Amino acid sequence: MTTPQKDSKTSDSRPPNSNETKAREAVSAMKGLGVSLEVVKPVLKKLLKLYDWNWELIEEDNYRTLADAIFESIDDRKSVAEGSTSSDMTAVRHKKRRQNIQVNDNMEPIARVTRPGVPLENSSSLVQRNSKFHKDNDISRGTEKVRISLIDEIGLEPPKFVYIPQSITYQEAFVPFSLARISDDSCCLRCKGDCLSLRVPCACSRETGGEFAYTPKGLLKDEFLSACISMVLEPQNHHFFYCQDCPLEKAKNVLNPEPCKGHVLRKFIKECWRKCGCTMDCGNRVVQRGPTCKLQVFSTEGKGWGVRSVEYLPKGSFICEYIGEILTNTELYDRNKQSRKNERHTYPVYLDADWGSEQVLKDEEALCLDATNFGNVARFINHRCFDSNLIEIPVEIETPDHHYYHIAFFTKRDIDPNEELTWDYGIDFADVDHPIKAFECQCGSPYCRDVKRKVTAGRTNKKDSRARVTTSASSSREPSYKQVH
Ligand SMILES: C[S@@+](CC[C@H](N)C(=O)[O-])C[C@H]1O[C@@H](n2cnc3c(N)ncnc32)[C@H](O)[C@@H]1O
Repeated sequence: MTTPQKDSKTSDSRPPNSNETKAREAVSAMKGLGVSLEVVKPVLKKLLKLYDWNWELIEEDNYRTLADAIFESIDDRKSVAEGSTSSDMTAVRHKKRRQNIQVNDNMEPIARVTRPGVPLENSSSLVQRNSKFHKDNDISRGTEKVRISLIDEIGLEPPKFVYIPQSITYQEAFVPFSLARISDDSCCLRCKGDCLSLRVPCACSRETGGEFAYTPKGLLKDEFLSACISMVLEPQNHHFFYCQDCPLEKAKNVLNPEPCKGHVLRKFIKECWRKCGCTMDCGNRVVQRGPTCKLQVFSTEGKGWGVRSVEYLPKGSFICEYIGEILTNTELYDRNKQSRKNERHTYPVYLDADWGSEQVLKDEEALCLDATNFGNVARFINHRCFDSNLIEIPVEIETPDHHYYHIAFFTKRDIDPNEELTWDYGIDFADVDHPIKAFECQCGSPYCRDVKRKVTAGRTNKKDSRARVTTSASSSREPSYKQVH
């Protein structure tokens, strides 16, 4: 996101094409809200005139003023059609805002009324105008280091869940964290400061082949990221584990489970932790420090809530962890049995990266994360088949025992401001035996695997040839994590 200028200069003092760049950024931000260039252009022009080309006022709070004005202009057009004069009110509101701008001797604006970082409640807000639009300044209730806002532009039901920044066991899950489980030679007792600055990487890099997974800027190294992406996109080229008694198959059919379909052997990141001598600023502690980018939960068309980043994110950035209640598979199975049809647990993710390494897994060791009732921002990340912009990577932090581990989301490529963040849930849309029915996929990917939906859509649009692509993509994407839907 463009940083507001501190001295509120007018257009005259900007470099010649600065206005053009800013206008392009504004149009792109509005495009993210589904507003076309034709609609944005006249409103933006009017606002710039009204605010004496003070871009700060237009850009603040992620272009809220502009969004406000656009929706007001749409309302106005409706009102004119209905014979009322709400446009007068709109002009008064913007005039009032302008009157609050302090000006210098040349009548140039010198200070902004709303300071950067002002809480959303205090700023002009699209959602405040209409009580049916829900908004929240920070859904994490201060439990994260950064605020996670929520904005609704279509009148969605507010989400019902409790925000937790770290996963917590519900009851039966066996998740033992103890110093005794970490052997002295699998941590870095003697390190000091930042392990990434060592000439010879410490023991904590062993899991990632003797090199740390992160760069000094806190991004995932390209090579490591590419290897992880390949494991998800081309699992047939990687090693599979087969359980003798697969918890996933048991969840589908307890009495007569099918043989294990295999779980791909995933790459893990291992972060330094409590037994290590390095500091909390050590470059090998990224996921455990929690999200640092500006995330926003927003209303999507057809997929409920979704998540976007309001700022640009480079490839390999850590976004957030998938947080929820840690359940045993049996507990999840019981929950699903008890819930009524429309209250299904649609937010669990299996922690299956280690299931096949033991012949028979004890019930309390086959774990999953259920974010239905307790979770973090990740519970709002929607699915996209195949070409999602996020990847989920297992991370070992507190325990070398991979029955429990963290699932961390990283960007697969550079991300533009306001682009929706998505991950591939690994759903097999053709799996009719799945205990919970999959949703009708609206991901919009040319590689969408929801063949049935494509076939139905194809009946109304025979030119849609994507179903063919879908089939081939589907056969090469055997998920290692399965999200239950
Ligand atoms: C983990 S939640 C994601 C957040 C969810 N959209 C919400 O409003 O809370 C998963 C649910 O989101 C919806 N969803 C996610 N991705 C979707 C997609 N590509 N197409 C349609 N619905 C989707 C489905 O209802 C799914 O059961």
